[in-house]
Amino acid sequence: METTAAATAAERRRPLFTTEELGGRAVYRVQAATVAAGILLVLYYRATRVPAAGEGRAAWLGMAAAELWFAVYWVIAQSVRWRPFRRRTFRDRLAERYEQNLPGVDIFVCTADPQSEPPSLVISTILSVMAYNYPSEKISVYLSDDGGSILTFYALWEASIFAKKWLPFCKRYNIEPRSPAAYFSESKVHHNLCIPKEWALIKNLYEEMRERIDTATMSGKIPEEMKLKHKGFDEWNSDFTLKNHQPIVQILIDGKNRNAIDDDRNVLPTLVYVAREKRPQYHHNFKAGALNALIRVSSVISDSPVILNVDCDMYSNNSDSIRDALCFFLDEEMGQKIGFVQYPQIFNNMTQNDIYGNSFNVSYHVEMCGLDSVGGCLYIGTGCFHRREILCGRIFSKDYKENWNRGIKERGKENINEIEEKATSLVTCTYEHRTQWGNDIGVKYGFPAEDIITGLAIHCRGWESAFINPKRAAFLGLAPSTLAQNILQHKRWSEGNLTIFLSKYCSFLFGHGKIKLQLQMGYCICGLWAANSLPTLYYVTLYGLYEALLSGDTLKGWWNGQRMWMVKSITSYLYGFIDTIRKCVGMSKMSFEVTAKAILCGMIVFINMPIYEAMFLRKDNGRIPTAVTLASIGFTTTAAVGEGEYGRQGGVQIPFQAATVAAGKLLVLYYRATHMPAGGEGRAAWVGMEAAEVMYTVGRPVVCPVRRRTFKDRLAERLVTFVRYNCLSSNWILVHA
Ligand SMILES: O=c1ccn([C@@H]2O[C@H](COP(=O)(O)OP(=O)(O)O[C@H]3O[C@H](CO)[C@@H](O)[C@H](O)[C@H]3O)[C@@H](O)[C@H]2O)c(=O)[nH]1
Ligand SMILES: [Mn+2]
Repeated sequence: METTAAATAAERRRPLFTTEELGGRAVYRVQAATVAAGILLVLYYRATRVPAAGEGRAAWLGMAAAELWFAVYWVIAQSVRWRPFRRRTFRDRLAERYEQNLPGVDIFVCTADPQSEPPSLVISTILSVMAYNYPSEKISVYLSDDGGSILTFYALWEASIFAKKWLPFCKRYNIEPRSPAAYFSESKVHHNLCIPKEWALIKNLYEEMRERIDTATMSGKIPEEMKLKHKGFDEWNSDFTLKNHQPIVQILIDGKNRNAIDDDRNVLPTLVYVAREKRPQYHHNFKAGALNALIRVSSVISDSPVILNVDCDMYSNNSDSIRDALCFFLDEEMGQKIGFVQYPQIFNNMTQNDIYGNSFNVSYHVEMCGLDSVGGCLYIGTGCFHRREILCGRIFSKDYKENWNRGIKERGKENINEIEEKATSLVTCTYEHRTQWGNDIGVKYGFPAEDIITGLAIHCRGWESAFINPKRAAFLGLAPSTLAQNILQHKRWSEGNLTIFLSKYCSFLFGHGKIKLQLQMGYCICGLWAANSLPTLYYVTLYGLYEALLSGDTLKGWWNGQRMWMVKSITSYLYGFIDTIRKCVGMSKMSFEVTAKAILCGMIVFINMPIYEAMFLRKDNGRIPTAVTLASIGFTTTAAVGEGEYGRQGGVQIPFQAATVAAGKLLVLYYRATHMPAGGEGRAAWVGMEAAEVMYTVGRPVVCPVRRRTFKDRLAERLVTFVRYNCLSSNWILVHA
């Protein structure tokens, strides 16, 4: 008897997760030491050789300042690189000890616009999180619709019906991923596991549903007869607009109702649609406002102690993620301190080599693991499990005991309509007035990066966080698919993080005495992204420019040199390098290749491949509009011709060329005239572009005979420069439009 008790106690002590240090640290530290020595030498050099006034001292000091900045930033970045952690969980132990007492989990999904976030995509995410490998009666899914769209509501209603088939199917065959869209797009792999007939049946049902939803989305309205099928549709009366509507809470599946069962007679998860009230005179605080609304709505419906939040494009790719996260919270020894568990944000729509640099591999493999080792990884807005209590402002205390049974109870006398009514009253525009919501309670308002600041506040209240990056990605989502969107996203992030850094929430001030110095530094890695731009710009511009001017170059000559330097680096120098090595190892004999010919143009064309792809091959959103492509070609030809040798001599343009140029010019002007942005959204720049183009159009003489010589290499070179210029400017306009 006693031995069994002792064995159970020992069993209890076996942790639910482990923490391992990442390997290779010794090598890293040696390397870091050499970098540090290098940095010190550079700074020493700057300090001891300041030139006399009038001989470039100002530029020198500027360089020194930029280098000092880089040095400081490098030190900051070391805070997370010294001892990164990796976490592993033991779901089997969790099941052994807690299977009968697992806590409830509320899952929040946010959507904001049925056009850019199509309802069929949103419900695939919803279905994937409803189908977690977890007791359904303990899952409640809430969709916040900031688009206040009947289309999204309709899609969710469809999903609530399809779930009755989809959930049993997922569980019977233990399929992954459980987003129907993702699953059926990989279907060939899984087909054989299931009874083919059943598989085909589910696939058809899914495709029909998707078709109905997409048709409704396309036409912007739903079939009249649908509206009779649920009382929720009545909310959308004729006064209803996106920015001006009453609050809506509709419980589509009430998991506590015994009749809410799937086709295998198992309980279904609760499913709730929420559109908080919107009025033009009240600020809605974007996603932060949506999440806070959901925290309150869920508190009267399911009130689970754990909350997962995901963006609507981030479907669950791993049905065990809830269990992995709970291994942290429920660990008897270490779980007490952990306030949230963050999964990485991984994208599944990246081009093969990720031309926009969207992946955060380094952030996830190094920085987040490093932050984890110094007190807590960041909260990054999606794929994160929180304790409800920490979102509601609780300060960590050793004596606090979480009530994991919270919310798991039979409902009292209240009927579902009363609950909906109560929940609705919590998401009005004025509910938060004169309260701490958005401040000490809930997700914080007033910052474009609401996630980072909220995470920081949680850390400063004494909680730690854990970062987990399982082999099978927990969530997969969509990265920006065009350069313009990518730039816009990074602008919001870098702006959001710098705003935090410059506010009273700067991690050094706000975190002082509350979190470790390394964590304070860790928060600055992203906090200073935006600020890095200035020294970088100064450095790259001035360094070379200063040297070039001193050596007698002209400004334009320096500019050309810059371009050539880049080209040479990856052509001549690379080949030179390879050949030298080949000679060293005896693979080739010395030779003298004659210069000139065409290597260069080909290379320029080659390195700009993504631009040509965007112009001629791509079919997705990243495609450069045909009008812009044609305009660029026309534009470039004009310039090449205009500036070419015969331009100076007054050459004759052959009719064909003249015609293409004219067509190009007309297209440019047409495009400019018809796509004029609104005032304040980049119109001035647009008009400037237009003026320049008009000048190109009218300012070129189309006259005179004499000899004609062309420079095809210049044409190609300018083509590239101008195409690039046009891409940049059109993107600039898109970003500001
Ligand atoms: O008024 C709004 C605006 C956005 N969203 C939702 O917020 C999520 C993120 O918006 P998105 O436009 O996809 O921005 P991303 O840059 O992809 O978002 C990243 O960065 C945000 C902070 O800037 C985090 O909140 C996100 O979780 C993180 O994925 C989406 O589900 C939106 O539907 C709302 O619910 N209401
Ligand atoms: Mn997104």
